[in-house]
Amino acid sequence: MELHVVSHPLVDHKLTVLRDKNTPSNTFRELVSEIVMLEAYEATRDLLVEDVDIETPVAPMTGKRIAPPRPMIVPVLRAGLGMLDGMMKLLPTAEVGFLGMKRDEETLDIITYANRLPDDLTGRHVFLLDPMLATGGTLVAAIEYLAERGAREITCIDVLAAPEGLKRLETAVDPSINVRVVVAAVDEKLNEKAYIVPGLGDAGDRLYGIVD
Ligand SMILES: O=P(O)(O)OC[C@H]1O[C@H](OP(=O)(O)OP(=O)(O)O)[C@H](O)[C@@H]1O
Ligand SMILES: O=c1cc[nH]c(=O)[nH]1
Ligand SMILES: [Mg+2]
Repeated sequence: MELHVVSHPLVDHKLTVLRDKNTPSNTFRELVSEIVMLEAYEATRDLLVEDVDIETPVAPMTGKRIAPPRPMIVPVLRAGLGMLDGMMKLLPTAEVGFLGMKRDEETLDIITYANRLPDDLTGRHVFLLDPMLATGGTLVAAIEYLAERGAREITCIDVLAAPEGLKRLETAVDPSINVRVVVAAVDEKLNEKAYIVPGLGDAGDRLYGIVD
């Protein structure tokens, strides 16, 4: 597993406002979208390109374009949905699949309640979106789900990660799967309720309100 922590003054500034408990939901949503765009610049660095012949108004030339097959963006509902708009702005030709997963806050078991993905992901570069990598349970389950469908190139874009979750990812994921993790920051630890410290609280609740 390859870890990339995006270190940039814009990301650091936006992240501080995002973490602040007094930041309202509308600002929180905008910041998540802006942060994912900055992260996406790094996260898409390995995308394969191919040559394409075009003509500018001045002369013919050979340019580059993203090579087929189309990349796949997969937000993990709910909180990952907050990252979808920003990611699609940078990768407008990608396809989008959905995975609904929820962490049982008592047992920390992962409940998969929805999926809308192609059966065959062979050869596709998948960008998995979820702002929080806490214990890593959700991300490991999501990666296994994608790998069962043939995905071998998986880039996870998270806003925050805990060291415990990164360690779990490192040991739990099949090494034949090429997993990259791009985060805006790695925080200190998890608390007794498996929340990231200092973190930003429950990302889904801050984006969309408290449902349960
Ligand atoms: O690394 P883990 O310990 O598995 O925790 C991280 C997961 O928890 C949050 O989702 P949550 O279960 O709260 O669902 P939600 O997005 O619907 O709020 C978050 O968006 C991750 O998916
Ligand atoms: O800190 C955390 C941990 C899991 N899920 C969240 O939304 N926040
Ligand atoms: Mg939540």
